[in-house]
Amino acid sequence: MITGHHRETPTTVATLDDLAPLADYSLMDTLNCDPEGKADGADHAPRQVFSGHYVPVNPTPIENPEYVAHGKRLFRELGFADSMAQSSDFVRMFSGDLSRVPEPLRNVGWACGYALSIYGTELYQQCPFQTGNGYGDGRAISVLEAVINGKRWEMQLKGAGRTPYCRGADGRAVLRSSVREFLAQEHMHALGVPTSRSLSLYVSKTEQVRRPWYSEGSRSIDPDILISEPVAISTRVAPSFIRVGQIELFGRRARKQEHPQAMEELEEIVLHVIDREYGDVIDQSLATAEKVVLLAREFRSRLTSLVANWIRVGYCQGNFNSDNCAVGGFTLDYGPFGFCDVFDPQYQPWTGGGQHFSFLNQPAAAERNFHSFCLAVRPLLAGHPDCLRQLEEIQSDFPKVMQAQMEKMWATKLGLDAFDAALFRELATLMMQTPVDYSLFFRELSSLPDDIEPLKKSFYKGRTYATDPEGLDNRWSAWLIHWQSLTRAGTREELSRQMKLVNPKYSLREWFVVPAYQQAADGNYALLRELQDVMTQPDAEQSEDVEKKYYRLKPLELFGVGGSSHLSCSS
Ligand SMILES: Nc1ncnc2c1ncn2[C@@H]1O[C@H](COP(=O)(O)OP(=O)(O)OP(=O)(O)O)[C@@H](O)[C@H]1O
Ligand SMILES: [Mg+2]
Repeated sequence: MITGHHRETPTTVATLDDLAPLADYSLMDTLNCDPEGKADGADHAPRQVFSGHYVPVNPTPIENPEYVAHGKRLFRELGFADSMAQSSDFVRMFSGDLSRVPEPLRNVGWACGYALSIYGTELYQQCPFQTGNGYGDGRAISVLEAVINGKRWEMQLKGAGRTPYCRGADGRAVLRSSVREFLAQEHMHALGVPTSRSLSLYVSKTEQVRRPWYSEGSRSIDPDILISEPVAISTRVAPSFIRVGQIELFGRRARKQEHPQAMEELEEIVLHVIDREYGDVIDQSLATAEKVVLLAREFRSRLTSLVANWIRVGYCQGNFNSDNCAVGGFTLDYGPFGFCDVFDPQYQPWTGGGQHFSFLNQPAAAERNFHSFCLAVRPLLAGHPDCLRQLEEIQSDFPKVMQAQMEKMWATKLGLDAFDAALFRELATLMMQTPVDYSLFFRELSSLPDDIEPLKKSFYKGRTYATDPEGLDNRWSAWLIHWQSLTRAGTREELSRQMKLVNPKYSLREWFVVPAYQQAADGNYALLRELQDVMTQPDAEQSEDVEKKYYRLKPLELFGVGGSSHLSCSS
């Protein structure tokens, strides 16, 4: 039976005409449009948006688009034919030209405003009007929602041109940053970490923009040159793109009673995100205040699990502001992110990020974002002291829940039944002092070595190691014996298999990605495709050739190189 929104997907969606009937623009149809928004979406200059949940905006297509890549797994999951990614009408739509899409697809998309808190501090300075009314999707424009096999997906172009929130910038994304986000999203998904997904990536053969960047081999902290780079549009998909910052925008307006509908708009956006992201766990018939409490509890659970997973796979988000924190509890915005090589609790690839977004401080950064979230939804609990008290408890227990998730994660990574603080402390100390390559170390450990020889594959034998190799080796041997005495009972094969599932063999290190986007800028996509292939099966052993190229220490000469070991904000 095919009814309304839950019509069945044809086995294969091969054309835009097949996709069109699956469209269901629930956000545009149920939330509030900015009353000053233009129906034709020709709204591309910075301006203040005082109310409403979204602004209609039509994307600005890139000139002469060329196919670069599509998310093959996602295509399969959606029942999309691979050939569609290179068909002219699909390319046209997902490179930003909505003018000729078949009905009921619409030829305007939408952009949303959001607020910004950095590490829990509410900010307005980043808005060109200093009011917060001009900050939001500056270059991200959603173009479609579709219900496919009973699941709702929002499809959002990134780099699709200026919106009212562009803050005077060009609304474009360069190929470099688009390749990075495209590869990282599908890699994270394959690592079992919740994330927005990659649908497609198109580059312009003729249009370029200038961006500050690093000269070849530069060791400068900040970019030292301006380079011209091809522009690109990538499309990402998720059940929604609602960020903590978005709830905050409406929370701030409600708190300050900025306009008569402020409280209503806050409630509407919160109910919307519940429906999109938590529909299966929050009972639709409850009152709003009760729903808010459940939302906070569920979000806390997803967010703490997400951050523990980031640390499991060696990922640092880099810029974990409230506007880069999805309420659905998945990874969003692969800007100045990085997968670490050396284990370093303070690893932070983004030069502008400071220590608060560094690798092992991500639990604390998540807590700040969670506080911003709780503050934003509070106005909905006025008059419900019991719910308010529950919210406060959920908020104050965040560190406890986070800590439990971290301990569980470390225990699984180490093949233990329970976290052992002393064992972990000594390991962390050794990993820092040696130092070791994070993913190589845990992968080698997953083979359950009898002595430390195999683990030494992960050692960066620099000056520190050289000063006292024997002393360090002895401490490693003692640690290994201690570890062996604590590992989970059962067969060795089973333990090793379980550990390998959480300790991936391959991770998307920046020095793999750099040559891939450099070659892509010259129209050669071979390396990008190879990385896409290798990094979407990160747990698998793969071929000897792949192992030789991608399972190894970072060459010492690449440490400290700008644009690879560290980067400035990277649009
Ligand atoms: N080239 C650009 N033109 C217009 N706005 C931009 C541009 N680059 C960034 N912005 C806006 O600046 C803000 C901060 O940028 P940030 O790097 O967090 O986001 P982003 O990478 O553009 O997007 P997202 O969070 O959607 O993945 C965002 O609101 C973003 O839309
Ligand atoms: Mg962002």
